[in-house]
Amino acid sequence: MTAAVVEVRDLVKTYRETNALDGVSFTLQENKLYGLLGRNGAGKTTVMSILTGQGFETSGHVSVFDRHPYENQSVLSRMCFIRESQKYPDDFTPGNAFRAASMFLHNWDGALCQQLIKDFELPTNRKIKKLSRGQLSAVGVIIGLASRAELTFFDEPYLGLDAVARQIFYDRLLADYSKFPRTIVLSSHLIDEVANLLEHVIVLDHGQVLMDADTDDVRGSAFTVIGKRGLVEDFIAGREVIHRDAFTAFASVTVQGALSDLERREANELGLEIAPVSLQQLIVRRTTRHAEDEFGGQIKPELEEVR
Ligand SMILES: Nc1ncnc2c1ncn2[C@@H]1O[C@H](COP(=O)(O)OP(=O)(O)OP(=O)(O)O)[C@@H](O)[C@H]1O
Repeated sequence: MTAAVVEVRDLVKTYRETNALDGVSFTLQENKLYGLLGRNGAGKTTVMSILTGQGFETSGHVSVFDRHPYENQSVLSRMCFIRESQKYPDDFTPGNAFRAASMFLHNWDGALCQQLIKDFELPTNRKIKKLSRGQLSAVGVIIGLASRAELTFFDEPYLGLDAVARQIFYDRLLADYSKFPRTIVLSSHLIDEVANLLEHVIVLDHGQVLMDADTDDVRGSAFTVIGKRGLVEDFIAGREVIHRDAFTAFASVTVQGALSDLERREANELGLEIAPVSLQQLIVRRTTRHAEDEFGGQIKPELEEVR
């Protein structure tokens, strides 16, 4: 049986005029790889800041390793928070940053750190403030991976990393996680890119939890029917529609639920195409629909990326 590493109940964070978190509840289990997803301003960084003791909730319950993390060294030493806006002392080199991290993080793996320095071709003696944006991100990614912390948060760690470097990050993350299971939370806008890594997704929207489910369940929870408009509409009658693209003669409609073998055969006989829905499409569609519901249908369904 897995144990809960993080418990969040009815978490509220209010900044003067903004409700950044508005009653958020979820649990993170040990040894699981989570995606914390959502549009800009959804509240992802705010949650991670509170869980890593860098911020304080307005109300609600937060526990990490059964304790409140704020100024709690016994909790903080078991976790690592990698964020894009990480500040380092002015004269620090990556080498200095890695040495400092190795002193603070007691599961630190020096050999893995050296391997990752090579993988990312990182100049370790150059001042951090002189590094390119991608190299700066690599410093964070290396610390996050080599920390082997029991609980690691990566808040959009890839900014500036090119496609090759991002792939190196995903590959090393998965390989090391398989050998040394731990709880990892990855916040990302590049949902399709990270979808295959994630075992469970939590989607925030306007400070609320919109989705909290295992990735496989999410993927199997909807499908798209494409074909002649009348046939599509008849076929999906009675199902909950998540998204609809209708043209004069054709329609592409994404609906909630799964299809039986019989229904699949029926669709085939009618000449309808049944397409799976990617995690990104599903999240974009749910997020857009949530916004429509909240704002009384004032928002057009736009298929923009979640960011
Ligand atoms: N220090 C602050 N003062 C006032 N408002 C804040 C502060 N920090 C965050 N907010 C607001 O709280 C909300 C949630 O912000 P947060 O940074 O948690 O979102 P996010 O999901 O991480 O967004 P992004 O994907 O753009 O990084 C936003 O509306 C943001 O403007």
